[in-house]
Amino acid sequence: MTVTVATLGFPRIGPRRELKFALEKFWAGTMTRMELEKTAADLRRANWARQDELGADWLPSNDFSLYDHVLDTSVMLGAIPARYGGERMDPADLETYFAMARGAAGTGDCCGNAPANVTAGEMTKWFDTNYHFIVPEIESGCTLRLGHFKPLEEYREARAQGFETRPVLLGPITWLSLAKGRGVDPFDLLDDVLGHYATLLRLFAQAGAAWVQIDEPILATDLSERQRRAFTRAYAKLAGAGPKLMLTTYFGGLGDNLGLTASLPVAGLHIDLVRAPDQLGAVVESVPEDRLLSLGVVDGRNVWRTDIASLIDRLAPLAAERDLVLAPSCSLLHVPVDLALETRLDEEVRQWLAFAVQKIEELDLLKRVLNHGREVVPEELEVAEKALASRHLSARIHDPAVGVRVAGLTPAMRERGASYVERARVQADVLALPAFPTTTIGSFPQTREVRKARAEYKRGAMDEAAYGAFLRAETERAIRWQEEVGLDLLVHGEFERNDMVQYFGEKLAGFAFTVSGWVQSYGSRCVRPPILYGDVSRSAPMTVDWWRYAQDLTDKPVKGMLTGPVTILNWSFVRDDQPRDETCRQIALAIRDEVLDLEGAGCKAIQIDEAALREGLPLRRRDWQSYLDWAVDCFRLAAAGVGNGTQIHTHMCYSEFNDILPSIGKMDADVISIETARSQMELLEAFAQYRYPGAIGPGVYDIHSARVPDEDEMVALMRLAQTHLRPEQLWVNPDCGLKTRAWKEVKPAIASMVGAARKLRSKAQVGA
Ligand SMILES: CN1c2c(nc(N)[nH]c2=O)NC[C@@H]1CNc1ccc(C(=O)N[C@@H](CCC(=O)N[C@@H](CCC(=O)N[C@@H](CCC(=O)O)C(=O)O)C(=O)O)C(=O)O)cc1
Ligand SMILES: N[C@@H](CCS)C(=O)O
Ligand SMILES: [Zn+2]
Repeated sequence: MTVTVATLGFPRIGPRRELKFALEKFWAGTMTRMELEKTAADLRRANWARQDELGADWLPSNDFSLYDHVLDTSVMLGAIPARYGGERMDPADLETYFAMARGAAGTGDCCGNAPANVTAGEMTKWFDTNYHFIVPEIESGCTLRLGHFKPLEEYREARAQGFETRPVLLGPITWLSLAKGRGVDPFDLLDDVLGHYATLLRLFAQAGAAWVQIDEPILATDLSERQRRAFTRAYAKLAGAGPKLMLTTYFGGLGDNLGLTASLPVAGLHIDLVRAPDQLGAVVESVPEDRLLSLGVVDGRNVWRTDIASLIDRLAPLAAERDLVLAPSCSLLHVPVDLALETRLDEEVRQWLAFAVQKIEELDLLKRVLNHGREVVPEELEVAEKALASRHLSARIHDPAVGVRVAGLTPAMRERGASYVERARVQADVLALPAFPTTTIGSFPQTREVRKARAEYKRGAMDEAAYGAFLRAETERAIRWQEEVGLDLLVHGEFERNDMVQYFGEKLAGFAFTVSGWVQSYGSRCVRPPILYGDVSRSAPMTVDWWRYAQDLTDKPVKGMLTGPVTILNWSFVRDDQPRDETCRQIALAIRDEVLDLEGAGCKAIQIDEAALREGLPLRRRDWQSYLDWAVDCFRLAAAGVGNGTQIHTHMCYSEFNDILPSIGKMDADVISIETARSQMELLEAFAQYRYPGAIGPGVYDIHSARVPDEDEMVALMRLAQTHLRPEQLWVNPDCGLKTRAWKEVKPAIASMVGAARKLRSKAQVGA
């Protein structure tokens, strides 16, 4: 029996974010399409070579994407909405592709070379990760066609370089499940979609591919009867169409979908044994013996070293009986590329970690032991075991004071002093804001100058005094401009922050941070999640000085700006040696201290961003409530210490939370700002139905697009909002922070937004 190693996908941004820089140059017009494609091809070549060298036997192709693999699939199938030119468009056209991803501010009509002035496709979270995909849009009457053969091209490209790969396709049922139908149920197009997949698979067989990896992570979620029937129909059709299929599931166990999955006539099945270690026995029993099993035993979602010794004990009996493929639990897209690039990591913490490259090394080690016995790699095994033991025994992960504080928590600490209605009355007097108050979500453009100054400061080329003076000047400029443009509740601009989570991670005890640990968030945007390895505490105020500095510059109120405990947890690589809720309570206490210090300094409105609360929702509904209960409790613990006159704001971006509104209500925030611009205020209907009591700022400006919306567009969106909510509930704001935008976009957009609010106010008065 033989054990082999597969990777299901490798980070596509490159070890030094080469793709990010190339894309941004291309968009800025300083790089040609050929140069961009060369960078992309170089990255693919390097990734194949690297994985091959590291010992992977099954290399993926088509795991690369210029922006997003879900968008690639939509374009491949010709699901191009009419606003980008629809069926008239060539799916291989890069202008159209990027217009769908980012919107376009062009003047063309989409049929010529210049793109039209169009909004981007809706963007949302990929399952429970911090990766965002472009939601497939299927319009009524649209005819799908196989128009772009990128998967085939990349397979051939690898082959020409001597790499035999297993191409990766996003499975048809997951694609359809993630799609939004406009006047049509996406599943009505099932047979068309299957026809195109079958054609593609035949082409793969002709090109020489023996296997195709077909990703169906939707199998780790609750499925409707329609989805289940679609699976049966789909794989009956696709299994015989060409190459063998490795049906790949991840982000959780198969649970009640196991019977269905086992019945599908595919040649191989990949399962996630990190999120669902206990499913192995049931899978082995249910799945026919001739099926090749691929076991996701190394965590593709976290950065800790694998417990190799336990895995050997667990897998050896099975490996003696049947061929096995060992793999990361999911694509390595969600972890940084290479630990070797970390020049500043503390040595003790470093030995506890494995990034994408090291994870393939771990798999290779496991493979060698299972194929040839422990004797062939004794030193490597000893190093792995020592490193693991060092983490478990380290004094650095425990802080008794934190344990005492968490043990002393009381329910009263999670309660505000009065109901929302009473608080709103007091806050109206304290803040004295107009109707339809305007504000922004916190960050202003992180311009090249801001990033450059920080990079120089970090390198030691700028001293602390000069860097501080630079940041103060930026902040002052932002305050002056906000006064001029007429915003009501101001922000300091977050210029001092590299990232809203990383910034706090760097200030709190219990976190380590990387220099090159980038992970793609969307398109060219990356994040460097902090590594939460030990008990969390705050030793000194983290944001008060910046707030005070900004507030001293103006008579208008300035919001205090914090990242909430659940978001810090969900956007960090979190320790796996204690339950997440326990870790979250530690963070909540640290944020609570900060909230109280801000209030003590005189801050009247404090925003605690919980942008990631929704994405942390377990994929299975039966697990939701317990997550929501502790997540909401942690938010309340962070927020509820303040007096009734202090207005607590929260913000959530890219959230689909119709189905969790009772929990959003229980957070008991005074004001919540949410994404809605790309989805035409769809979400507000649910808020209205639920009779959400508090104030809401539905985003009227899609900040992820370079396109500048005009005043009338924003007035129209707010009018839509008013069909769902009472005017006194409504705030006017963008749908997220403005850090990714340029001032030349922000200034006119916010001026229009303030103009829109004024129009609404005057109309409201006329109406009265
Ligand atoms: C709100 N969002 C966030 C998510 N997750 C987070 N952890 N943070 C978020 O804000 N998830 C959901 C959304 C996703 N949205 C975004 C939006 C924007 C970005 C983004 O802009 N990322 C930046 C990197 C940010 C950062 O950490 N910057 C550092 C380092 C800057 C840098 O690259 N420096 C260069 C030198 C620069 C120079 O000399 O000019 C270097 O080090 O080489 C900083 O500012 O200090 C990005 O560039 O992608 C991400 C998610
Ligand atoms: N305050 C943050 C929230 C982003 S989700 C910002 O404005 O960037
Ligand atoms: Zn946001």
